[in-house]
Amino acid sequence: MKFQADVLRLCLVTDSTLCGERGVLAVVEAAVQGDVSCVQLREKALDTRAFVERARALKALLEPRGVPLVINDRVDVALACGADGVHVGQSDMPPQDVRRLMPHALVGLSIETLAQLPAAELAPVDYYGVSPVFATGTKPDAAPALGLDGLRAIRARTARALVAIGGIHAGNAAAVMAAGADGVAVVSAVCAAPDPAAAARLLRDSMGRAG
Ligand SMILES: Cc1ncc(COP(=O)(O)OP(=O)(O)O)c(N)n1
Ligand SMILES: Cc1nc(C(=O)O)sc1CCOP(=O)(O)O
Ligand SMILES: [Mg+2]
Repeated sequence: MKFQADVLRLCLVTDSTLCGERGVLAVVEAAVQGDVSCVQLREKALDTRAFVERARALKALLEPRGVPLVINDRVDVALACGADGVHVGQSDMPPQDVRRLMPHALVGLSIETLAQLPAAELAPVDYYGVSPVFATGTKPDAAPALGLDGLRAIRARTARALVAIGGIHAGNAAAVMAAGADGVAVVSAVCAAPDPAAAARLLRDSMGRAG
């Protein structure tokens, strides 16, 4: 993998509703000032053309700043905009196909239960999204929360990088890292914050520096 080890440390996953009138691009720009290490563009309602347009604009914003762009779910959109990676879940395109289509990309796969791990270990991915660690209102169809014990159990059974997601904020991010995560992914803690740059900075500081 050509990506730096700490690229997954603080991932912003976008939500255009929570970004509100400020818009996704402005919120992402502020979050990058607050030192997010990676951005995942997650669009569940846009049509394909609008998704590609937003992805291209985001790529143009992030590339000069050295921040990788990951596209949620859609390999076609990732290819069209020249994204650095793709994140897929258990019902999305199989990771083997993602890897074949994007051999050099950063590929993430969601893990919602310990039972999903054996098959995941055979998949050609770079990291697991451990999801959700805590209850979240941001994704209504999220699986039951794993808790820190669930995260620890997955940590004990894989050497792969783990990005924890779901209900994470500056008040619990350090505990998530202590439970074995290599990084955290957040939506509302940054997208819904009045000052996304300050919110991202607070998260970074609360997690401590990479060891
Ligand atoms: C880092 C990270 N982890 C998990 C997810 C969830 O992906 P998925 O299960 O495909 O659900 P949707 O995001 O598509 O609703 C994620 N996006 N990012
Ligand atoms: C995008 C996403 N995926 C999840 C999963 O469990 O798979 S939870 C989630 C949203 C997390 O939002 P917040 O940081 O606001 O809790
Ligand atoms: Mg998905």
